[in-house]
Amino acid sequence: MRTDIGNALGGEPSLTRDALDELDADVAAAHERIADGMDDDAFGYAALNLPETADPDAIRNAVAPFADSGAVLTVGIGGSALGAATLAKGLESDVGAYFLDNVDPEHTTRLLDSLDLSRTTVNVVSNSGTTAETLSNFLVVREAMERDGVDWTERTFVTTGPKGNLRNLAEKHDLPALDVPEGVPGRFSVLSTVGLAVAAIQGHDIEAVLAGAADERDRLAGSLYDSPAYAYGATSYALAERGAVTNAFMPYAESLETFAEWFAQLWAESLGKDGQGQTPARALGATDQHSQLQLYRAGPRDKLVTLVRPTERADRGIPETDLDGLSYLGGSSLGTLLDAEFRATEASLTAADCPNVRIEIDRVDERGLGELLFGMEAACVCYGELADLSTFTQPAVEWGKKAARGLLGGGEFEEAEAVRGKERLVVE
Ligand SMILES: O=P(O)(O)OC[C@H]1O[C@H](O)[C@H](O)[C@@H](O)[C@@H]1O
Repeated sequence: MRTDIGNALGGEPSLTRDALDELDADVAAAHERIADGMDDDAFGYAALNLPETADPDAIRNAVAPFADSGAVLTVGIGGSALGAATLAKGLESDVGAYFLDNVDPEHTTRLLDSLDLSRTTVNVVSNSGTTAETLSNFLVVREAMERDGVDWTERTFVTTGPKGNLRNLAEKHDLPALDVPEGVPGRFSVLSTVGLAVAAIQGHDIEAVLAGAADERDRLAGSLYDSPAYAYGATSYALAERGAVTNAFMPYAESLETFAEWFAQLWAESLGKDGQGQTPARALGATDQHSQLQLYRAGPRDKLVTLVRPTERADRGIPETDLDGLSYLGGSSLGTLLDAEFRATEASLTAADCPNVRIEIDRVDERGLGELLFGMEAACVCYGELADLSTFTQPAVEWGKKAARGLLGGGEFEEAEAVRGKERLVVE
């Protein structure tokens, strides 16, 4: 992964090279704390050790009984779905990957009706083993399999923590079970069993994902100028401190569209605390050049735009045409056009003094994704250290979970009372 922060300097909000140089001493201290956390396998920091501690053989063995799958359906939410979805969307496979990460009944019904459940492997993922959305969806999937005459115990495996309803279910029905590694929060779990099992079923080279991540880990260093991940984390932090409270994350590759969703969870849930944080906005180049770019260039000066691209991709030529005015396209290629769009957006933002960062990988393949996933995780942890945040917790999300459980009659929660007390001012 390469991070070019040149265009983040000198815009508005204003960040100078001198200010970054000054921040570098804090990056060195942050790196020391991160390295100590990794050495101790401390909660959260343990995720940065996954390039070594993940066991690809164990993952492959666990999913070996499902080698005949036509599709794999992951039932999970948040960090228990987005990592696997990012890899699935990023890489091509004949085995379709589907995700139930919402409890929208219409969507669930449509998806289940469209799948041949007799050839679908169900991957139920929940670290806590108690998440209402995931367990509800699983009960629905199980019923649909029974209805279609499929023995769900033959087609289901679970990925979960040591305790909880899901662990009990796996034991009761003797289902293959993978462990969520200790100390790894969901949004940092893509390089573990949580993210890699689906990739293994889809036939992807999960060792290469881990090797890419390990490369990025080896480049963590005591200066932001020596580490692409810290360069991004520190620059984002410094800009946020100066008013760039939005981070528009804009990959130029369809295959990275879900990556932007994964990034949004990572950035929002990790850094949105104590009145701090940077709101992630999801965009896709070149499509959103024709919509959101208007705001990014000409709207409030409160943004960093993160432009991401692979430098190599399979290309496709644009046929020659004798149509007047289009001859400049003929003989070119879609990839050349997309790269021109990328550079045009970068220039357009820079000309309007809008801070932007360029992040590149060689290709969207296993290795490239491993680099990018680890790089963004380390960037996020670095930002959290610089801002003195508790990066690995999510009390605001937990609040909402308790309120919902209380409303459903799942226990006494004071949060549910707050829901009942909602003020109304309805206009009809
Ligand atoms: O894996 P689970 O325990 O089911 O949790 C799924 C998700 O639940 C919560 O919303 C957490 O804030 C997320 O970080 C987590 O990924």
